[in-house]
Amino acid sequence: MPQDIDRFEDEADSAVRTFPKGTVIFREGQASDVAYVVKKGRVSIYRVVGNKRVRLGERGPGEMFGEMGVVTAEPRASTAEALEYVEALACDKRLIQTMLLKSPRPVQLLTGYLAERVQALAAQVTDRPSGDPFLAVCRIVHLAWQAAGRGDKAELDYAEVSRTIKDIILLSQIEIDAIFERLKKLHLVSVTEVKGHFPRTNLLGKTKPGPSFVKNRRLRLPDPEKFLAVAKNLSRDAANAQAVGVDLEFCDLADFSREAGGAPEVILKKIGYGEIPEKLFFFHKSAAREFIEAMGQEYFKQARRPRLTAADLENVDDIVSVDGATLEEILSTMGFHKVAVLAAMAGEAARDKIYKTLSKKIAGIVRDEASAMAALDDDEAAAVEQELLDRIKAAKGLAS
Ligand SMILES: Nc1ncnc2c1ncn2[C@@H]1O[C@@H]2COP(=O)(O)O[C@H]2[C@H]1O
Repeated sequence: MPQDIDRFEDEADSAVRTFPKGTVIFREGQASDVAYVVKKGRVSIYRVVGNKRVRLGERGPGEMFGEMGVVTAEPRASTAEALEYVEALACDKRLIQTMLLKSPRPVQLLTGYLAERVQALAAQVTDRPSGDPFLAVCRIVHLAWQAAGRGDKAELDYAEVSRTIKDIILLSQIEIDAIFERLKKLHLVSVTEVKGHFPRTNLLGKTKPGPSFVKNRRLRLPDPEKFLAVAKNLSRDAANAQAVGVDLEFCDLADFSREAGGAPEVILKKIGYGEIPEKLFFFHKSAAREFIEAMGQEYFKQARRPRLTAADLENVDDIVSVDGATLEEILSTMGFHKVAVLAAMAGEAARDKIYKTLSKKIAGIVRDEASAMAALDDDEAAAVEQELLDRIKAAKGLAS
């Protein structure tokens, strides 16, 4: 409908705005002062619910978005993001209202009615029954406190309460931490840190306690009788609702693994192997600084590969962690061809280890055979790799 754009463009208060790909044009909850007509590119309309993006729709050339907030004077019901480079005409609230006022009264009524209906529908896209994560967290903490007993020594385990909260209302650890931080500042909860120490090995091989880190936290409710009443008052306060709002689009390792359906250890390995793009991961800045300071920069210069257990062996590349004697014993009984297949499929470090484990002469034969292989037969390679792993697992010399 390009002629519709022209009509808006003719009006004095509309102006072309450009948004690079990925720009959030406006966020849910923000004040609505302009509507946009897309000239170029596509815009995604979505809500963030329980750390997931729920797509409501897309807008392309000739289509309008952000009109509902302008018509109903309510805050933005959803977020708009440029899916590609976008050029859009920003139409001032007054312009839309003037145009509406020029239209017949039934059309005005119908427009307002339809906008309210769509807003109400968008609001139903939620998995947070209370719509107020702050109060929901307080309710769970209060229940957990009551279940823990009322004695002077009653305490809650921070990690355990966080897990319970996440099971019930699908918040991320970052959001839960932000809520507890706020409760702490208001003296509604007290948090004590349980410290642990990283082991540090000196030049003589002796292990001593190294820098400390926070192993766990314990929670207490100083005034359990008043806790919920105060929390309810706070959540009623609109300013507080702003203050407890945190960016829902971040998730921690536990959330990521839950969403992806893989155990956190596997996700960590995949990050280590570069199988998950590193740009997906963020550090909490002040916590990261604290950790770096505690450990000292030397700690980060080298990664100590933990000794693998049998269960950790996944592919031929893991043989870099297998002791030389075990590997030598196994390779010597597998035959040149199979060892050549392993060398051909292995990464550089594992291939070097194979050649170093063999005698010079045999390494030469295997190397020739491996480089003569035009293409690896996938089935054969998988079978040989499995045989190697099974043999290593069965052999002694590997922690289990
Ligand atoms: N279900 C939907 N499909 C497409 N667009 C929508 C949908 N719900 C809301 N929008 C648009 O997204 C905008 C969000 O800000 P507004 O509420 O001002 O106006 C809204 C509409 O323009």
